[in-house]
Amino acid sequence: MAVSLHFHLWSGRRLYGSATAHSLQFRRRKIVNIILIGAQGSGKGTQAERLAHKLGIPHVASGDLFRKAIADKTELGVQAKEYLDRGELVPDDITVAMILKRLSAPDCARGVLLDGFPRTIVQAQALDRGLASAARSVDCAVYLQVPRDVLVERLSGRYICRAHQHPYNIRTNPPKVPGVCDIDGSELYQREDDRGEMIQRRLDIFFGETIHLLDYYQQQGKLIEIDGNRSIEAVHQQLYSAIMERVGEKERE
Ligand SMILES: Nc1ncnc2c1ncn2[C@@H]1O[C@H](COP(=O)(O)OP(=O)(O)O)[C@@H](O)[C@H]1O
Repeated sequence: MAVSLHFHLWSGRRLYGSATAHSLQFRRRKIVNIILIGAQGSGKGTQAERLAHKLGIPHVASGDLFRKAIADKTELGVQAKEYLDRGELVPDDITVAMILKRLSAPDCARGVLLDGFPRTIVQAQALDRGLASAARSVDCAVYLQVPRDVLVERLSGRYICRAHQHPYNIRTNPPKVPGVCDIDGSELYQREDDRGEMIQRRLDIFFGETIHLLDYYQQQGKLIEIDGNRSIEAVHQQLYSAIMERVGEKERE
């Protein structure tokens, strides 16, 4: 698959141009491209939200992009819906094209936190090629390790806000008002694929296929493994310091 990625460098220059008026600090900030790898219910979305905010880079979640495309009834949404309904992976070519298009948007010029992508070696290789075409690369791939029985427990209690996909768990991370998002007040709902045998099917895909990404990034010296079976805050602290150590940057203000 010949994939090329054309970041909007002119907008990057314009961004640099406008940033030179502020301070050289902006220039010193490295572009940070981070991948979060984890099974369903591992806390990828919860941790990604916090981390992206702290690092000042966009949180790009492949599942959210698919769900929005389905809700908007776009051509991508029509293509992807049957796979999501079956809890299967959307074909690599469709997924890669969607993500590389999203990464070429100006807001990703300073880096990106990828959640749920890549999930296959083909996707990982396409991402590496796409980033390389813009003289960028993955800085680190973080694996959130959580035992399978804990994942099933978490997924059965997962609720998500209708407006912005803020994740909750009725047992471990409940909203202040049942059924209502603390942040934007929208209704919380349980995803179709967080029910019954769909949970097991998606976990089988993760532990049968996506798990091979760990070797892929380990061989590149980019893998960070984090114990995800602790409190949200404890995981966040370990995750953030591990990434800062790897990227060698001070926390953005
Ligand atoms: N990188 C990907 N490749 C293929 N399909 C994907 C990818 N990311 C998400 N999907 C599809 O979107 C669905 C929802 O993804 P997501 O919201 O990340 O939930 P989960 O982490 O529980 O799988 C997946 O079950 C799959 O059908």
